[in-house]
Amino acid sequence: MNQSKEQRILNFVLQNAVRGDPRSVVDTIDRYCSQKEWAMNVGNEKGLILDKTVEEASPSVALELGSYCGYSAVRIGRLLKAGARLLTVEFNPQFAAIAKQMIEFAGVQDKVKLLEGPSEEIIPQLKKKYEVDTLDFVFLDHWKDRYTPDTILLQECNLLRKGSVLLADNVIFPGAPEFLNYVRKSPHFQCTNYPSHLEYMEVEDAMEKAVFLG
Ligand SMILES: Nc1ncnc2c1ncn2[C@@H]1O[C@H](/C=C/CNC(=O)c2cc([N+](=O)[O-])cc(O)c2O)[C@@H](O)[C@H]1O
Ligand SMILES: [Mg+2]
Repeated sequence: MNQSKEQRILNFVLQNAVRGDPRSVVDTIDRYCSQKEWAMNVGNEKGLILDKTVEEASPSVALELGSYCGYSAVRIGRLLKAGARLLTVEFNPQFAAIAKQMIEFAGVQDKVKLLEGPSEEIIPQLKKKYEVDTLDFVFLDHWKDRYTPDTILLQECNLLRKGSVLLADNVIFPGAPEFLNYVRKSPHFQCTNYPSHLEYMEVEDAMEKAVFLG
């Protein structure tokens, strides 16, 4: 049975990146996906926006929705301060297995924990089962029609506090118009748009930061 694209990406990393070096894992995935096979990692251009937002937020507890191959989990994990943690959620078992191996190879497994299952089931479990009080940072990069319901669910579960930072990928391409409309119209969010480009392409895209105001 021939390999999946995601397995090919992981194999390329295992053979070409430096074990324990998150930066080399990120750069190696970008090299593969820009030269060999496109894949929906946030990429290096939007990755810089992600880096800056994470550094500014300096989260103790962060959540990622949609691990895929683990590119952004590694990218975020490498920036976390001592004692901080990232919970990354992925419901596709094949992708979850790839992402776990990517996280371990990068050496960020002490900071990054992959939770396998749908976000709509895991978010309500975060407080009791995963001992989360509130989330300091949330990266939304899963199915685009889940951004709004999951943002509402995070509020309903009292997982956001004054100053919690949400960062959403792909608000232009493939687009998350309902989410943009929701957060920009809501009195509970202060929004900032960061124009950029689709990973590995010259297509317009953007990220949206939405800071919860309480
Ligand atoms: N409710 C849920 N709970 C847990 N995991 C979930 C989930 N919904 C989706 N996922 C997972 O999140 C990833 C989906 C990403 C969708 N991105 C995309 O569709 C996407 C597409 C393009 N593109 O087409 O150019 C570019 C991009 O940067 C993109 O992120 C997949 O790994 C999927 O299994
Ligand atoms: Mg994306």
